[in-house]
Formats: sequence, C-alpha cells, structure tokens
Amino acid sequence: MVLNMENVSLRRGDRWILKNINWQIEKGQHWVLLGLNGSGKTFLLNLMNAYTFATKGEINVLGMQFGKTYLAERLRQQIGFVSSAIQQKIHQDDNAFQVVLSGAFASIGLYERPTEEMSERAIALLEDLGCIEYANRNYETLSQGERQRVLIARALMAQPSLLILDEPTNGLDFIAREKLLESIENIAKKPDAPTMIYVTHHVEEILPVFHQTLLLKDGEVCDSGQTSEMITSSQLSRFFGLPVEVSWNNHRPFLSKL
Ligand SMILES: Nc1ncnc2c1ncn2[C@@H]1O[C@H](COP(=O)(O)OP(=O)(O)OP(=O)(O)O)[C@@H](O)[C@H]1O
Repeated sequence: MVLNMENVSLRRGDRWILKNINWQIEKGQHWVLLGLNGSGKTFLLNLMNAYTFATKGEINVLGMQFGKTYLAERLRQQIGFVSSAIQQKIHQDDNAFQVVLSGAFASIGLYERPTEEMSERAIALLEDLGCIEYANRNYETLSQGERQRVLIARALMAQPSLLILDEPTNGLDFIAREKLLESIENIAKKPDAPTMIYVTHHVEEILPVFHQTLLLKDGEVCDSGQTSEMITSSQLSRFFGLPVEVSWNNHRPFLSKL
C-alpha cells in the first residue's frame, strides 16, 4: 500500500480543517485529488509529506507509520513533490540541468558531487520532459510551463515511489497546459511509473490514466473511487452544490453549468 489514511482529522485553532479522512492508495494506481479553493488539499498533502501532523487518526505512507517508524528525510526521498512552494525555493541562478540533478539528493541546490550515472539520468529526464533545449538556461529565465517541466524532471530524479503534482498547470496557457498534460500522461503510462496523485480544482485536467478520484469538500471526503463514477453530472452537482453537466470528449471530462 502506498498510502493509508484512517480517520485523519486536523485542527487549527478551534477549527477542524480536515475531518475523518479515509484514503487508501494501492501501488500502481493514479489518483486525482479534486477540491475547491480552501477545501483542505494543501493540508492533506502536507500531512502526506510529514510537514504537518494529524490531530487524530493514523497515517501510513510507503510502509512508514507516522509517529512510529517514520523518518521525515527517508520518507521525502521516496516522494516526488511538485508544488508552487517548491518552485519558490529553487535557486534561480541554477540552470535547468543543475535543478534536475539536485533532485538526486533531495536537496534544493547541488551540494554533493553527482556521479556520471546521475548526470546521464538527468539528461534522459530532460529529454523525456521535452526540456533538453533549455538545459543550460538559468531557471529564472524559463517560462512557467518550462519551469514546471524542469520541476517534474527533478522530482523524478530520485526515482520516487509516489509523485504528487500539486496544481501543475497553474498559470499556463491552453497550449502549454495541454503539452504538460501530455507529458504527465506519458510518465504515468510507463511500466516503472511512480504512483501519482494529481491535485487540481479543474475537472478538464483529469487524464484517462487517472482511474481513481477523491472529491474533497470542506475538509471532508465527499466521495472517492473510480473516476468514471466520481466525475458524473449527479456527483459533481452534489459536490459543487449547483447543477452542472459533465460531457466526455476524447476520454476527457468537460464541465458546464446548467
Ligand atoms: N491557521 C489556520 N487556522 C484556521 N484555518 C486555517 C489556517 N490555515 C489555513 N486555514 C484554512 O484551512 C482551509 C484549508 O486550507 P488549504 O490551504 O488546505 O486549502 P486548499 O484546498 O489547498 O485551497 P487552494 O486550492 O485555494 O490552495 C482554508 O479554508 C484556510 O482558510
């Protein structure tokens, strides 16, 4: 099992931000975490990465039970995490190649000497993600779409068992978004792909490889299961609290307000 959350709740001040979350992720599954602004997605991800601790409940990630055997460092080496918070921490004057390479050490900058094998892997990932042509450019000179690709390549560098993509298409135009989604689909389809969690508030971004979906609403699991059963007009009308219609085109869902 990659993730097991049992009755997880989180309190901040006098407010319960997450309430009784139950979520089981098996190896090889790819999940979408769909939640509106303020639904608690960021807190849920911070729990998985052991940046925050649950007020109640049990969390087990990649066989490590929190509060018992887990070591934050060891855990984070096995989780690739792409988020805007990571984006801000990257050394802006490192070039794309160096940023990707630093993923091998689960560090932000390069403090250790990389091996020949690591350099080759970084180049292969830059090629896979379509960023080889700007490998020598400083991170600060890259567009938002280019940066996201570099960060995904960086996250894959340590061959993680779990890859979390937190709203990776933020700030991308339509073409950049679709190209990035295509790359994500290619990663997910590989036989040695990590288990992936794709976090978004846009239904249109749900790719066919993400067979499972969890709907998070006001800090609670509204429902979870097969994407085909979650992304329906009736489920999403209940989820959004207003009548919506889901239509499918090319195995991708599209949402409209009724
Ligand atoms: N210290 C705090 N005390 C009380 N409430 C808080 C605290 N910090 C955050 N919150 C609230 O917790 C809720 C969940 O926040 P979270 O950042 O996880 O949402 P999110 O789903 O990631 O939203 P977004 O998509 O906008 O990033 C929000 O309503 C936020 O206002």
